[in-house]
Amino acid sequence: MLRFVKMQGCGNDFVVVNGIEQPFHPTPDQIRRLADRHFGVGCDQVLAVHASTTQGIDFEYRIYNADGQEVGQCGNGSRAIARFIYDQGLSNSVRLTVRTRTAQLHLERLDSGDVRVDMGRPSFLPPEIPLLMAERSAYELPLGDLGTVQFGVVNLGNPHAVIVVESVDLAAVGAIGQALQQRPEFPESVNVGFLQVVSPTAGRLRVYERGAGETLACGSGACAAFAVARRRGWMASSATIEMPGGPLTLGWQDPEAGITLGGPVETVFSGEWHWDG
Ligand SMILES: N[C@@H](CCC[C@H](N)C(=O)O)C(=O)O
Repeated sequence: MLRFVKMQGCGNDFVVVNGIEQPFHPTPDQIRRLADRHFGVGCDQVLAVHASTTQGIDFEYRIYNADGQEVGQCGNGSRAIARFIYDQGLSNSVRLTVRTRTAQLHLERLDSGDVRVDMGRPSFLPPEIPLLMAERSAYELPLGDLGTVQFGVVNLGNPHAVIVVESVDLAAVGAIGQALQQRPEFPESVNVGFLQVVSPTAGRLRVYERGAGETLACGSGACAAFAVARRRGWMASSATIEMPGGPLTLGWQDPEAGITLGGPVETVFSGEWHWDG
């Protein structure tokens, strides 16, 4: 029996597990069954909070995509984890530091009750994405019948490619997303964002996530799109990015500082799942 809480942030939905009060070391197959929308609970990602033994780190935070793979970053998930930590009475500190497999995140509870996360500094360097191409300001790859796509790349603890489009409504998100993910130039696959810049403070974004397909929102994807747009001078230091599931707020005041991500997050229900039921 596994106790869990179902949460969502702008429709990016999670099964969240307290790995401190119950053992949780899932196999990829168990994650896939839990995340299945017909045979399981259903979610884009499974998240788990564990105790930390490292000074300066309040909690360890594990992230599993719906396909069963553990990954290193989930921006919306980190905001859900903070809310979960407060709701479960694990801490009431306004500021929390959590560590994932690849990133350290600083979370802050705002007066409104929302949680803002400092996602750290983005990296644009190909080896850090990882992307097996020489460094340049914009990249290009042929995708067969889909034509050639131009994109920027960012790592925020996980890999992102960002394609700037005229209209997100017309973008071939699934087809291009899948094709780019399969390119050998991305040895760890990639999350693919389609960004429409509306104004210096507003954008629209759809993301085809690695291990989950198109989601209603992607926090690290929003940060990645904002980072690419900001670097090219198209966006101001604060902006709102509208995703199919709702708006996320982004800030990046100083290139040496981290990108901040804010937005709503809520608990939907809690339950018990029968691993072998
Ligand atoms: N939804 C997430 C990102 C989850 C992980 C991603 N699919 C990956 O494989 O890196 C977010 O809000 O950042």
